[in-house]
Amino acid sequence: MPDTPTKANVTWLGVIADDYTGASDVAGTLVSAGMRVVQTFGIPDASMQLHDVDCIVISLKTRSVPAAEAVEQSLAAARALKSRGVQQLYFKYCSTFDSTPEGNIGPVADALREEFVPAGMITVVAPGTPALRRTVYNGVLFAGTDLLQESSMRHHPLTPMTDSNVPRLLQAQSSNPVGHIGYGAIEAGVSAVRSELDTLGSQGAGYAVVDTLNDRHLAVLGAALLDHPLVTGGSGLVGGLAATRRFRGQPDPAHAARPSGPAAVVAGSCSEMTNAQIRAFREVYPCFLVDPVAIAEGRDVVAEALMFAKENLPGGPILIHSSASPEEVLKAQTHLGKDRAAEITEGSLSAIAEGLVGLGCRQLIVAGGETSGAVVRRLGITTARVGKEVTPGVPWLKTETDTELSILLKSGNLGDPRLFLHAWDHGRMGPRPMTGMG
Ligand SMILES: Nc1ncnc2c1ncn2[C@@H]1O[C@H](COP(=O)(O)OP(=O)(O)O)[C@@H](O)[C@H]1O
Ligand SMILES: O=C(O)[C@@H](O)C(=O)COP(=O)(O)O
Repeated sequence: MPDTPTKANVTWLGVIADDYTGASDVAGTLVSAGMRVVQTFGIPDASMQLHDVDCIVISLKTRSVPAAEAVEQSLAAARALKSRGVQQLYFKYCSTFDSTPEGNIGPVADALREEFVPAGMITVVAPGTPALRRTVYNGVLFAGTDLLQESSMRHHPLTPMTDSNVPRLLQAQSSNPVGHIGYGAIEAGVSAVRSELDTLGSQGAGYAVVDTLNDRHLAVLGAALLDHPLVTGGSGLVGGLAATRRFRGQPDPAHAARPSGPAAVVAGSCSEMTNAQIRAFREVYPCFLVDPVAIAEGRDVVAEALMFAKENLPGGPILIHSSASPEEVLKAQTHLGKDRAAEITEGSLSAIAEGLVGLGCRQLIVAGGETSGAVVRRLGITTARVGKEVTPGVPWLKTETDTELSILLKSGNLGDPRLFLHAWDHGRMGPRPMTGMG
């Protein structure tokens, strides 16, 4: 069967993800497509053994850093992946295109193109991820039924999204002309997509934003992009690319690894879904609020949170959060400045996470991309085997550390409101449910 290769020691895909939860999302999608995946946090050392994997996902924390830093780290990650022989590079950003007019999606994509894409070849831009209810129609990004600019993403603490037009958003960040391929060409199939890509490329475009309304569109795109050295997008198109590989082989033993033991959530995400998940959890289990303003005023909130944890961890899952409403976040940012508020919050939550592991926590959910970056770094985790998704984009990870720690990095808006109640001791699951931001 020529189109059904058996698993070989070839790592076909190398992903550079701009935040840690986004990396988990893409890694979970690949596992659901039957791939063996290793997720690294930061760039893996050349000496790090990464055998028997189909895909390597490198998690970076580059979504909100200055553009030059994001470029430098992303290039270093791409070089590390190429030196391990990966066949195709994928730059993963958020399905809601989280960025500012300065970047970082455009500058990073430009730099990757310059080094890894032959002159004249166009690069696809596909944030749409229908499994998460993010779709692109005529170049316009929707979150559920809302225009991106009218969704809760307009209140994001670091990258508020106030425009929904993807070509316009990207053009503000890149000097390469940005074109668009509508869903009509994608419905027409692989040859029509290839011909549109060639036409746009010959007209001088560097990028083609593609409409993506459903998984069928992603499968067509995946097949059309097999020989592209660089693809960019959300986790959706990764599923399309993986579908074209159709490996058959042994499931990754990490799938069978069940998280177990004392359980806690640490949340720094202020997204609408995370706030809803906290409200649902609070009705059943104890919660502790971390207030960045109180910390700045000198209160030892970390010690208080760990005292709370010591009393409550033996009784069931607990939750410690700085997550707050848009009004409360604005108040803290006005008082402390946006960067300082984030720095204080991320620093405290990561110290609390470290304390929780010290107290015996063995199943840890971290909510928020930036927050996950800070926590994983503080815990010194460098790699993890990716297990099954609890819900689309949200897999448990088995960390490769001395402590038997399972960690779940939850993107701000992913999951349903009861996720923090049902994610524990996650074992076998049925078919992928369709959930995400409304
Ligand atoms: N109460 C708060 N006030 C101000 N900023 C906060 C507060 N709580 C969290 N933050 C910051 O908001 C940002 C949320 O981003 P992130 O963790 O990526 O969440 P998401 O995945 O929802 O985008 C982080 O930098 C976090 O430190
Ligand atoms: O594409 C997505 O929606 C996610 O993979 C993602 O990147 C979310 O980022 P955060 O909301 O910052 O966790």
